[in-house]
Amino acid sequence: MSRSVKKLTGLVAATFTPLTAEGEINLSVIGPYIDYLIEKQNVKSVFINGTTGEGCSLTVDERKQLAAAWCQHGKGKLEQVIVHVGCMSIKDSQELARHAASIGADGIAVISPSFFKPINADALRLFIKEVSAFAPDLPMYYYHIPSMTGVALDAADVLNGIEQMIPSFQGVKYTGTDLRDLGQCVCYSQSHNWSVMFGVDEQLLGALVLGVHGAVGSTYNYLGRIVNQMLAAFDNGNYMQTRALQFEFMEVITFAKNLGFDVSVNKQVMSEVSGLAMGPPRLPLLPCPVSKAQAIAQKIKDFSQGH
Ligand SMILES: CC(=O)N[C@H](C=O)[C@@H](O)[C@H](O)[C@H](O)CO
Ligand SMILES: CC(=O)C(=O)O
Repeated sequence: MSRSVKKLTGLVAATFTPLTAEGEINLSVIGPYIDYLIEKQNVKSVFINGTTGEGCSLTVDERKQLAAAWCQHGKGKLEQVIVHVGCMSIKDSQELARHAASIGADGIAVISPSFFKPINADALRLFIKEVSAFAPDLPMYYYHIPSMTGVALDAADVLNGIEQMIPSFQGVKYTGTDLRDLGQCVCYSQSHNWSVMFGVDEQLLGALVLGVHGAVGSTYNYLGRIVNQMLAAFDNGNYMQTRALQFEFMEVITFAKNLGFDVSVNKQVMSEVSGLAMGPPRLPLLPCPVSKAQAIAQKIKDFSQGH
């Protein structure tokens, strides 16, 4: 890689994709969205067009427009804009990788294709290599999310030896609950100075103990300020306070899960808490009843007010 890498650490918001009532991408929200994250949540990096951003439901052209808008509005404000480029067709992912490099993104990430799945870690490593070849100067992160892709290969197996194939490889976003596999990813990453970013927000404390470098998640859009307090307490060795905050956070997520908590509900919750108009989700996700989102948003506001 030709330039020095800014290590990805701390909290990263996995952003929602604002849509108009008619279901078109709404780029006018992105500027205010960035200001909200920085000013209200103390979150300075974003992961765009991922799960929360309904990336796989967007066209390649929409994804390019969104990535360009995030980079343009984030310039001089955001620390890092990581663009998720995962698609079913490797050609589309390559095009998005090349585009991300051309607009000054700070890194790219890719999930495994999930219709035709890689049969083993070798196949997945080869796929990641052929995508990063179109943006050789951009840090590449493997996005491990077996609950969505159905690809349950150990992430640690995917990492093993990948530095020899992909000089720009920089780490993993780990959205899974296998702490053995996660720990092995952290252990392997140490000697390469990679970042392991955790993606199950309500279980972050378990991952912090194993040494992850940060977290990428949907809830940091509206609970980033409090989770930043939790990270500070952890860094100060105040485990009682860290645990107390994690327990309160868990209670909010449990409440949401009991009502049914998916990207559609989450998106409406973001609109309610932030006041920004995220708009509806895209089919096959169905719009969430406002009363449900309001009940969850109220819990979040109560939690926020307490801290
Ligand atoms: C499956 C999924 O979308 N996971 C997200 C990140 O990867 C998380 O941020 C969750 O939305 C969050 O942990 C709430 O369950
Ligand atoms: C949650 C997450 O990391 C994503 O939206 O991709």
